[in-house]
Amino acid sequence: LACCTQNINKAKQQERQNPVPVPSGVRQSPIDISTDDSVYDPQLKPLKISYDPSNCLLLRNNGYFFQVEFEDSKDSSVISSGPLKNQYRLKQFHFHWGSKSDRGSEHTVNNQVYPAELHLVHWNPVKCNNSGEAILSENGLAVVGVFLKLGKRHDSLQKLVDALPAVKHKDAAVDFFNFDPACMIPPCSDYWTYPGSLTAPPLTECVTWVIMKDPIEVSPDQLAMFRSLFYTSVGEKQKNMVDNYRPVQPLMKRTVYSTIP
Ligand SMILES: O=C1NC(=O)[C@@H](c2ccccc2)S1
Ligand SMILES: [Zn+2]
Repeated sequence: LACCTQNINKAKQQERQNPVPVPSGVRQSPIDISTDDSVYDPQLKPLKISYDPSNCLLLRNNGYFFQVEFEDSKDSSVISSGPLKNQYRLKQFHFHWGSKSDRGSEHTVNNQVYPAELHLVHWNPVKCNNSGEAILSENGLAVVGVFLKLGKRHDSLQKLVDALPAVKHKDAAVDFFNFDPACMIPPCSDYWTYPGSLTAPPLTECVTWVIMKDPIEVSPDQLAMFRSLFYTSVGEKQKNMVDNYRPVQPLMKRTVYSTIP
């Protein structure tokens, strides 16, 4: 009971600090990015990305997707510039993918779907004390999205793929060290950006999205390993972890800005 009271007090305190942008539905994610309707903003600079592989800690199956978690007590793995007013710290990255390669990404481009999408989730330490607060705070999070397409094997991703069998079931977690997520950022710095939300519960409208224009390539075998994971815990009836993407949501009154003239 004590912890529950404590949590209620904490939530109240948080509410006072940051009005919770409950999913009012005006800025939900993901969206279809219509390139013709996006607005070129010549003031938009390339995103500055600086990750320290030694911050990489753990690979976990959380029952929705698998995620790689980072040490985020210092400003050592950060992004800045681009559409961001502050520096944001990397907390975790994860993927969304389909049961077949004709689905899987959350965002689409001119209604084109990719077989998977990487999300690098960062939080704003200037406005928030931790990532938990950030999901309750306006622009508390900055998520970088990278599309995955089928093609040649992604050599540096293989280290992650090789670790997946150790986290087949929900709540499994293993040490995962010295991985540099910058290896999954495409060489072309062009992106689209728009104000949106988490794409999984609590769906709060706290995210500045930065979607890289170019996809990265992974091999069919690498993607097949994603699909070998389970939503379910050990001992439960096994359910393959596939199609863990949210459908696109209405753009409403939002504008998607782009670095592409
Ligand atoms: O980038 C995102 N992908 C998701 O599934 C959303 C989410 C929701 C809660 C925690 C972490 C991520 S936000
Ligand atoms: Zn995601």
